[in-house]
Amino acid sequence: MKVTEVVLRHMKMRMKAPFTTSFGTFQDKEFLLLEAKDENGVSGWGESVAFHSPWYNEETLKTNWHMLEDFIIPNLLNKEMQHPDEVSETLSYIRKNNMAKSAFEGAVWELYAKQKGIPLAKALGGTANEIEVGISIGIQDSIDELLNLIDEYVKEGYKRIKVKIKPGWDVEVMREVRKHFPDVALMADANSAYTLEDINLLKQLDEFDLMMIEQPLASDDIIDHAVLQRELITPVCLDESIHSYEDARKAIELGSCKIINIKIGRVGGLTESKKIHDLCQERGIPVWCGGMLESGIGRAHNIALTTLSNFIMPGDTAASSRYWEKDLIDPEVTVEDGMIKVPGKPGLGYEPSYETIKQFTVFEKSFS
Ligand SMILES: O=C(O)CCC(=O)C1=CC=C[C@@H](O)[C@@H]1C(=O)O
Ligand SMILES: [Mg+2]
Repeated sequence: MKVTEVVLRHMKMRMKAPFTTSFGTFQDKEFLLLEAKDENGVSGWGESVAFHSPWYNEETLKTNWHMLEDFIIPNLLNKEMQHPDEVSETLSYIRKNNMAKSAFEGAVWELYAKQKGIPLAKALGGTANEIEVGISIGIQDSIDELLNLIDEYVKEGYKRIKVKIKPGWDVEVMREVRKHFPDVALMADANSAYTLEDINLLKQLDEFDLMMIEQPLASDDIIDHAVLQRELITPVCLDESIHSYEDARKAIELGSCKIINIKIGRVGGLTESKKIHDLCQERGIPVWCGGMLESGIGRAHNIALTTLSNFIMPGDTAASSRYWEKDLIDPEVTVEDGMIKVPGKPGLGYEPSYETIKQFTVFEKSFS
């Protein structure tokens, strides 16, 4: 397998509604799409989940473009590979920049699956033919607006509701949600908005029988999370703190979490995601697949990964229509009663819509 051409596209898509977290609000999603072509002209697709600004981690669309153009693509263009695992091996000399690496690696994984004539899910070792999914709801202007949104998504059948919290929008909000939805599978995502000084406030969340509290403390911490987990009944789930297999191993050793949210871009790609999945399976730590407001290309990668057997909790891979008037893939991702049917065709199983991709492309460059 050899990538003989890469087309890198800077994309800009308008989300249906603003998305607010403990960091702030945005409605335009700018990101990079990577198309990798082999010597037969077959394309594999990857998506960088780096945001336009470094609020989630240190990477941005521009740092990713620089890393891809100046290091990653030159290292891998025309390199003969037997397996996609060789991508992360080749790039191991590059520190961090996981989302940039993941964009290229994801495209190679799809090329590999297409060349084998199998779905990406099967190439990854996945077994599920359909996956359970939940939905993530940003911080709203009022509790009533939040309750209305939850009602809508529960009626659509989503298997789990994720509510963003931050100081001033936490205990009272979750109390109201639990009062109106006593039986819904419910979790909170704090995006590192708290410190150990908030431990008594966070312990109040134990009252609401949450599935988990996601990333309550600093985005580079596993020590304080271990202290917090010992004080909480509710499981802590780590997202931003886990960048690699080694981070996951240390967090599990320390008891920093009882659940891990695997995001392909955050950990550097599908190969590392599989390693983390397997480690968590050995250690009895459930995982689920987080979302980064992806287009259908990234969404399709998330679906394939979620077919692995330890993805036993609903993830954040909602339908394309959750965010996009028109997605970049055909068919779009649809959710029926909280379930997504895993495509059976080779590769991602969703075809890129070149016309729509062109419509949302701000700039593109070909490398060969
Ligand atoms: O992609 C989705 O639908 C979920 C997105 C989502 O919840 C998040 C994306 C990025 C940062 C956070 O706001 C949050 C998360 O941390 O999981
Ligand atoms: Mg999160």
